[in-house]
Amino acid sequence: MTQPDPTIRDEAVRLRAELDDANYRYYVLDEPRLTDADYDRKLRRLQEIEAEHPDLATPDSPTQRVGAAPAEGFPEVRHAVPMLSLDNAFDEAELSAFVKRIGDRLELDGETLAFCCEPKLDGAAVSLVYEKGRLVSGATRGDGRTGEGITSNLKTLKSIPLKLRGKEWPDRLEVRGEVTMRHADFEAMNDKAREEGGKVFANPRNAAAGSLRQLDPRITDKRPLMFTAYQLVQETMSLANIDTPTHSGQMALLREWGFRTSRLLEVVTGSQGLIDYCRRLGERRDALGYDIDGVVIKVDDLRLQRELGFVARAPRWAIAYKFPAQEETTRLNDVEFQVGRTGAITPVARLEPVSVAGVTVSNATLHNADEIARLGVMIGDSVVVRRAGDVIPQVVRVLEEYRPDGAREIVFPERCPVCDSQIERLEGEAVARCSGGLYCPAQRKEALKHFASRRAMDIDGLGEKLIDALVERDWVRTPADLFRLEAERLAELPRMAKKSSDNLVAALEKAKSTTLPRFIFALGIREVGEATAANLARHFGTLEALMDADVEALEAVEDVGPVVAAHVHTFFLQPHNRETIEALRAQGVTWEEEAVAERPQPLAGQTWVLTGTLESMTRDEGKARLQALGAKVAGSVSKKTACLVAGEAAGSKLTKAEQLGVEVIDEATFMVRLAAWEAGETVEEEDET
Ligand SMILES: NC(=O)c1ccc[n+]([C@@H]2O[C@H](COP(=O)([O-])OP(=O)(O)OC[C@H]3O[C@@H](n4cnc5c(N)ncnc54)[C@H](O)[C@@H]3O)[C@@H](O)[C@H]2O)c1
Ligand SMILES: [Zn+2]
Repeated sequence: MTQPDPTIRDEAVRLRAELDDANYRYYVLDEPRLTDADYDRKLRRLQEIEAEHPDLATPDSPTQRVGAAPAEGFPEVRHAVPMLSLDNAFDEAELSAFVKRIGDRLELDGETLAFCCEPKLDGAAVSLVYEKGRLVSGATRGDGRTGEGITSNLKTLKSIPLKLRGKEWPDRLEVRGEVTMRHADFEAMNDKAREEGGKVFANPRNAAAGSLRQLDPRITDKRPLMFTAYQLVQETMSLANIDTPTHSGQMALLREWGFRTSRLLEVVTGSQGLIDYCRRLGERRDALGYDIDGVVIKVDDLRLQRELGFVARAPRWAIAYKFPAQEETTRLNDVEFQVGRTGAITPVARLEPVSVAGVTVSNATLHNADEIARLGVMIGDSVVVRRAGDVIPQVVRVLEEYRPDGAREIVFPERCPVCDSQIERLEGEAVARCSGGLYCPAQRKEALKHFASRRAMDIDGLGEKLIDALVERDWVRTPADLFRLEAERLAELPRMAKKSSDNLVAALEKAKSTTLPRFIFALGIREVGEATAANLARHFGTLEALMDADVEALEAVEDVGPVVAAHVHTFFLQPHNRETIEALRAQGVTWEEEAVAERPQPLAGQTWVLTGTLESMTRDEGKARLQALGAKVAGSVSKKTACLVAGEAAGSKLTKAEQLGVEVIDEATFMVRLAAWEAGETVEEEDET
């Protein structure tokens, strides 16, 4: 033992203060500032110092304690058997050392011992107490001796049995396990919170711990939490009932009693068995769909576990093999703006490359402008990056205390970085979008797929794969290019025989004669669906009139509100969109102008309702065609309803119409009448008698 010099003493004091603060933020606030990797490094360093200078160790050092004291607002629950932490192994050599240590202590060959291996789920530890098969109490780990009573919250988890299955359970038993959140559920919950301005969590662990410690169980109930059991606490039960002398045997019992346990649990032998398991699980880590931060290894024989016992904060019979951390700190060098296939603009963080969970990360998503504001991030900042599973790496928080002098604000562009079209961001929407639609190379494939689709230009035989191939070869950039394709050239494409090329050219020729509603719909203007396109066509009569309409004129159209009006207006303001339309006309695309005034409106003054599923058209299309005939189309049946069109599986609207004596027609009748009206014929309505 060496005499500690003052700088070491200072370091120990500083580390203790930092770790205490980190524990409070992590366990009480569920809002850590340090990354786990930084925390683990600091704790290791403190352990080293205390091992080398035992006189520097204090009984209240973070190396001696578990978690943090329970927070106020919850009843305190004393654990009959303390809930401990686990010692860590950071590499394979430390695993072998663990096996040797255990063997030495038990005076046997560690390499012959059976170990139970299971994923170390990264969530929040809880304890559940059952009496006579019923859940009576649930608590957090707290500081290991006393936890927070959160029984009502835990009762909202579907994976926690309120009543045990089977019969062979003892009168009183305690089950411990981890509450976690799957990546997909976590992302969905955060996306929703971002949209609604709610609380966004940095990672699933914080989300799980934070959700469990809500004062209102109704909030917990809305959170997608999952409980996985990992321990049956022996000391609290009448052992006479249970004859399973291994940990793995107890896990099988827990499954029978209705608990979820890890399907990846395995019993292996000796250090090579452990190392192989850890390697295999490490390879599967990214594909699991939930966070694990390592492997928990336990001596399987419970008698040997008892013989080994505990040290201050952890059992001797178990160890946690740690995987590389999923969050690391690095520098934000710049932000670039990417355009998605539907025009959404995503700010992408360019990072100082950093290894996160075993992969080098140099880009991460910043989602949108709101997220940048929420994070308060600037270029030059130190940021925490998280990479978990196959979710795109994300910037989860900023270490503001390290902000350099030259830090720059992130400026959202006004024009698309790919095509220079105006970027639109509507009030109340988080996402900004390029308005370049048909013109923007980033959106080309999607725009062409929409253009060619059945309800738009209806180009037979021009499927998604073919469009991908045409764009990738750069044969087609704009919709007008489609009409320049030649059969000979098309036949060069893989899986395109001469016959299908000829057919496609014929289909393109046929598609050139279209209708104004279809053409407007095909342009892919944001939020302009079939019905809106039909309304616009009917209202303005010609494309020119529509293109020249201002926002006010657009808002006068049936079913067009300020949002759609703004989208339409911005679309036609873009010179390249006008050029695209010109080019299509030059290729011979034509339609009949909608005769605005002259067209007969036999249904003027009538209100119609559509219900159930229609076979021959979408409900939107039915609505648009009725509106074109002058009808108003309503969402519910009333005495004023002139006629109800009842498709397949019509429900309450049909009943209501029958009660009110409203005329009801089926799809076949509807089709016949539509065709007649559209042809300008009069329709004989059924006699009321
Ligand atoms: N970022 C921070 O500021 C900060 C602060 C404190 C702690 N931490 C993190 O927490 C870790 C320490 O946490 P800890 O004291 O909970 O110990 P631990 O994470 O090292 O291990 C004990 C815990 O493992 C969990 N566990 C998961 N699967 C298990 C299984 N199959 N069997 C048994 N236990 C299982 C249990 O919840 C148990 O309480 C640190 O290594 C650090 O990564 C981070
Ligand atoms: Zn663009």
